[in-house]
Amino acid sequence: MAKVKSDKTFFHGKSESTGVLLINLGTPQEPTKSSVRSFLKQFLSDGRVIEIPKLVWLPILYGFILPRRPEASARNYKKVWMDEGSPLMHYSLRQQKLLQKEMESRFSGPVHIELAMRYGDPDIQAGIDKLQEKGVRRVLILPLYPQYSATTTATSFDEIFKVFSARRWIPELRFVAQYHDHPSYINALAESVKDFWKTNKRSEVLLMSFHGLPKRNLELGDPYFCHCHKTGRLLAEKLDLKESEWKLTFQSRFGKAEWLKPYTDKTLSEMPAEGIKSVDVVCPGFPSDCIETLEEINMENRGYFMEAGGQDYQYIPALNDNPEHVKALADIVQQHTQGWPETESDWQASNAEKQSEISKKQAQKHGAKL
Ligand SMILES: C=CC1=C(C)c2cc3[nH]c(cc4nc(cc5[nH]c(cc1n2)c(C)c5CCC(=O)O)C(CCC(=O)O)=C4C)c(C)c3C=C
Ligand SMILES: [Fe+2]
Ligand SMILES: [Fe+2]
Repeated sequence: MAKVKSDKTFFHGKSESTGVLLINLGTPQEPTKSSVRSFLKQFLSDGRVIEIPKLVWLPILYGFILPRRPEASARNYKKVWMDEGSPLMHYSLRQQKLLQKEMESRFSGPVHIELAMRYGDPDIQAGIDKLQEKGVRRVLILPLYPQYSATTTATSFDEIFKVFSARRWIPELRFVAQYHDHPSYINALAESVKDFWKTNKRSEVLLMSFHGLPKRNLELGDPYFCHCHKTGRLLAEKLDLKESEWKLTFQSRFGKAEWLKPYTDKTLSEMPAEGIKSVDVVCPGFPSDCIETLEEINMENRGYFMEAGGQDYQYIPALNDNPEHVKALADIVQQHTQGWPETESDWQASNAEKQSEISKKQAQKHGAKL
């Protein structure tokens, strides 16, 4: 067991409240080689992300990846960096802020929304500290990954367990493992596509591009591939698309092994020869725009499509701080915190109700026996 420190500063004398910890992947502090290097070092040392024995992987990571990739990656980060900083951080902070406001309007008692990153800062320990300093007794863990994968969701949960293994007084915890088919999330996606089509000419095909994974992860039982396909099908149904009007692909291949197919880049390069000259690309698995959508999809892959003879390429922005997205996240929080008291008096009331129900049942049972 980890060394358990004193929790005195966190809990005593604070009012009861509910906390929500939003978790995203993380991002470099700056679009520089050294910042990207320290981010990639932590990210790519995670055994949940790279499932290769450490003895084999670490020499590759330190000998080939970390000396080369940070420079190229930093160049790409520079292309999408905003005045506010990393797009992923900017939109995640906006989601936190807007969800806080939305939950305050839905909850009758205190509720605190915090944001943590699995890699880099603010880390998961800092997020939990912030919630505990506010006196939360119940915490909902909500990773911002609609589709479950061991490489993203499970590693976030691992970190939660690790942090609490060194705490004395663990709050009540609930975990949202996925929301890939949640009606409010599908609705938010459909509305964002429809809104885009209101102001932009609709292309021949809607391409839904999800982040990829090694194919081996699917074979070993990771449900990510199936979750992506269900999201895609539900979105296509909600948009009333015919089979010929949409495609689902996987992007962001890393390394030499086979990844989930079809690949986004290859598909886009082949579409013009198949007669598809215009395409709209949406990335339903990314709740926030980030390097993977803004650079890889909106720049690099645009190039592949246009060079292959495509004429119109449009990227539909991620859900970001869109009100329908905030509503979807709030619906998810509300459902997963059901039964949790919102105020001190709720708690007493629900206890009193429960107590009288139990007493009634006991009395009946007892009475029947007599
Ligand atoms: C083996 C490597 C990788 C796996 C497996 C992987 C899974 C995975 N990633 C996301 C979401 C994001 N990934 C992002 C960046 C990113 N991903 C990898 C590698 C793997 N991802 C790398 C090396 C990078 C860094 C960028 C680069 O150097 O190319 C991001 C964006 C971060 C940002 O700062 O903007 C996100 C988001 C998911 C959902 C996923 C599995 C389902
Ligand atoms: Fe990734
Ligand atoms: Fe990428």
